[in-house]
Amino acid sequence: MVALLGNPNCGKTALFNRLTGARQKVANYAGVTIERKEGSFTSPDGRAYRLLDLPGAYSLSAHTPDEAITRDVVAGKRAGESVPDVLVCVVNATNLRLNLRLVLEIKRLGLPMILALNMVDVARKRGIVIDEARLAQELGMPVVATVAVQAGGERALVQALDAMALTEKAAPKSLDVIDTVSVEETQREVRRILALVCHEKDDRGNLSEKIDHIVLHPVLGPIILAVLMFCVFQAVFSWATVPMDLIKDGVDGVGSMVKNAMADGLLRSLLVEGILGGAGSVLVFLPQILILFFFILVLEDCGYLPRAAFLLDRLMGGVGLSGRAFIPLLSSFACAIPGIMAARTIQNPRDRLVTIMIAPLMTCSARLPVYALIIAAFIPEREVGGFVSLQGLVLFGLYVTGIVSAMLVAYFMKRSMGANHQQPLMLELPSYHWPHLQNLALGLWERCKIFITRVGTIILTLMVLLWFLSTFPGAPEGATHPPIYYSLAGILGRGLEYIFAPIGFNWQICIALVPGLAAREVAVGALGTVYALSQSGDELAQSLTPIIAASWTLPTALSLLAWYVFAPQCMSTLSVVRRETNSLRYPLLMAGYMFVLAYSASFITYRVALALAGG
Ligand SMILES: Nc1nc2c(ncn2[C@@H]2O[C@H](COP(=O)(O)OP(=O)(O)OP(=O)(O)O)[C@@H](O)[C@H]2O)c(=O)[nH]1
Ligand SMILES: [Mg+2]
Repeated sequence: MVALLGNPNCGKTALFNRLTGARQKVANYAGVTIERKEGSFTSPDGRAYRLLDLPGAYSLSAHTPDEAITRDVVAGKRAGESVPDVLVCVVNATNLRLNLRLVLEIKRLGLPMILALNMVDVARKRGIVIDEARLAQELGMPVVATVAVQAGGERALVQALDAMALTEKAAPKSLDVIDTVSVEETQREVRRILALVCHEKDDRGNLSEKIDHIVLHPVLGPIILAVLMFCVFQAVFSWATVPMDLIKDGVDGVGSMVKNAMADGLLRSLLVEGILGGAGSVLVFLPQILILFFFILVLEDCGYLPRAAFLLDRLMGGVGLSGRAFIPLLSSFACAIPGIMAARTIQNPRDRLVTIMIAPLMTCSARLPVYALIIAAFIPEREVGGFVSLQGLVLFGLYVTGIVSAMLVAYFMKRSMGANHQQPLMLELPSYHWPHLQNLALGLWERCKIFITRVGTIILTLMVLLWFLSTFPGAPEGATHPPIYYSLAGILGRGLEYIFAPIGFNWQICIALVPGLAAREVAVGALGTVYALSQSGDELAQSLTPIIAASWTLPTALSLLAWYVFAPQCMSTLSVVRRETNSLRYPLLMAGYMFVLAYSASFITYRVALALAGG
């Protein structure tokens, strides 16, 4: 077993992916990997290796839960797992001053080690010359240069591994040996070695620093951040129209073909109303999701995110959150689950807990189809001030509402937990680089697969189930409503209507809320099926947008939007909270506070909108 370890953001996962062909997440900020991941590869000599990718750590005296994983693995403290045979210490060749400290610390464990000088491509460009032979001599371990993002950039490392040809198994010294040497002493040793092996041309005109001068500017910085975010939401609507229409036409086309080819009957209804009307209406939102992820991936890869965290640190500090909460919260825009897991990089347990509790208020991508559907149906496709799309603006507003309420909730939670001194934010700012196109394409492809898999599995299954519940037992003699009204789902929906009528939801919406608990975007599919089945007789199947535009009032639509900003909807999030906090109390608390928020927000929205519409 070979383990990769090193400081955060030095390229361990990139190297792991290159060696094993895996596709673990790589991004240009510290704290991407938060769990151990295993893979394997075979060297050209035919030796087989098992490889471990670990979370980055600054030292082995772990401060955060993710660093603790790394410490426990190298110390052989993990249950049922032996100590790695070789440690590959990965360092960022452009920042040896910081990186070598961990190397010296790990060396004291006395395990076989190789030093991988990663990112030598960048180092070379910056005029940093490292004497590898001398470094190897000083450290007493093989030193190899690697470029994790280039094909063949791992070759030297594999040769070094083969050359070690391990036979005996070493036992690590206890972690106590690390504490016997002071940080100052280690730092002195690092400086001594650097003076011997590293020659740096004067590099004052560093491009990253120049960019940071503008991007981190106290006035310009926040403006740039706001404009950037705003543009993302504009793009989500304006770029997506053409591909969305294509998918819609495709789904509709298949629908009419099936309708024409089959006789009216249960099977046809299942195919057209259940599957195409349900799963098909969710599929339409693929382009918007991909556009959102395009921006997230680009920002992740170029190195802007830690800067944004830096800019927002003051703001987040104001509500008692640490700047470290930024990345977990930002990840929650994709999905709250990785966001909640990324909170492991937060040192202070209270900060971590509050971050976990508010993560689901960040607008996850599963809400996007719901928002987009309602916005498309009720917000006119108009431009404000000549170039800003009104629909994009409303979407932006919904995201902002989520963020602002998260900050308020954080503030009150922090207050209720009592005093807590604010810790200064210590974040490494990585160098900027252009996004790797291949990574970007792969990332989008992964997203595409995840979405389509969701549509094809959980959403499809639920739609078929919902279709059954909505079709049986069928309408009685002399029925005045469409059959779904009398079906099991209809009865359930009409029951729930008692609870939700005060906030403007009709029984069709109530039906859709139930499967929406499994995954939010299912609600869109459910509405698709429910309304397809609600249409009387031979009316042509229409797409969902015009149907809801005709059958809901504006107050109902707004109330549903408000509901979706806050509602505790997704069961998987709650179960991850349970796992990460190791208690039942917090998921219950989360579900409770979100339900109350959602109901109150919808109630106020509905009543205010009704009053305005009536007045
Ligand atoms: N130019 C260049 N970029 C690299 C190299 N290796 C990694 N990168 C980039 O460096 C960034 C960090 O890479 P990761 O593999 O995520 O780093 P990590 O060490 O796994 O980080 P954590 O999981 O946060 O500890 C990414 O943007 C990579 O594309 C390299 O050899 N050369
Ligand atoms: Mg990693």
